[in-house]
Amino acid sequence: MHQFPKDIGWIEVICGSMFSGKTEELIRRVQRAVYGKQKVQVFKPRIDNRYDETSVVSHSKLRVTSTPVERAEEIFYRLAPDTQVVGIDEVQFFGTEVVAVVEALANKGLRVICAGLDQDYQGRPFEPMPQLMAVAEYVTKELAICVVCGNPANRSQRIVSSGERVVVGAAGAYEPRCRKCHVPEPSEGTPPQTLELFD
Ligand SMILES: Nc1ncnc2c1ncn2[C@@H]1O[C@H](COP(=O)(O)OP(=O)(O)O)[C@@H](O)[C@H]1O
Ligand SMILES: Cc1cn([C@H]2C[C@H](O)[C@@H](COP(=O)(O)O)O2)c(=O)[nH]c1=O
Ligand SMILES: [Zn+2]
Repeated sequence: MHQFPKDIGWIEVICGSMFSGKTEELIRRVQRAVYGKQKVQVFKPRIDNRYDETSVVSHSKLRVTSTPVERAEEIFYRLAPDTQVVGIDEVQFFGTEVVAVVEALANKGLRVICAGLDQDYQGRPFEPMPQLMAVAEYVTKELAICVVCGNPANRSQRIVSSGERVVVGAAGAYEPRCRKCHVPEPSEGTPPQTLELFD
């Protein structure tokens, strides 16, 4: 990846649609930091209790231990004095207050890796992601595969009926779709395909 600077902190943002691999990439980066003998702490918003109350878990079942927090500022109180790398998953669930928290950590010299949805189910920018992307040193955008047509997918189709912006869920509530197949209003899900591998 990048040639990281020494002696200063920085912010990395991993964004994209649901199922695009944001959490897998976050776990990969924190795992490599652990191999590098760095002291790492991972946080997530407590509201994300989808697969586990405490661990961060990807749709493919990779997992890493984390500390769930109610509000972004709580990260300061939970931070160990020797922590060098902070990972934050589902960062879109924190308000814009998370931007100041992440900046303060980076200014203190920490590497901060944030993963989150850049668009809501209607395809609108999901605050605070635009603000985080603006102040980050590194931004990576992941893409899933559209379940309707097989093209790269940058949107998350809601397939349960709700007009609330925040509805925690996974498969059964959302599916990844490309811009051609996505519709901003909740709609019926695509029949699941069986995974067929050829030899
Ligand atoms: N349509 C899809 N496109 C891509 N990956 C998918 C799809 N459906 C399920 N997956 C699974 O989701 C995994 C990514 O999970 P995860 O890292 O939790 O994504 P995100 O955090 O972006 O929602 C993929 O490696 C794959 O196993
Ligand atoms: C599009 C959209 C998603 N959510 C929720 C659904 C999930 O709980 C998370 C995203 O998880 P992932 O790791 O990216 O798969 O966000 C929401 O509340 N509102 C939305 O518009
Ligand atoms: Zn499509």
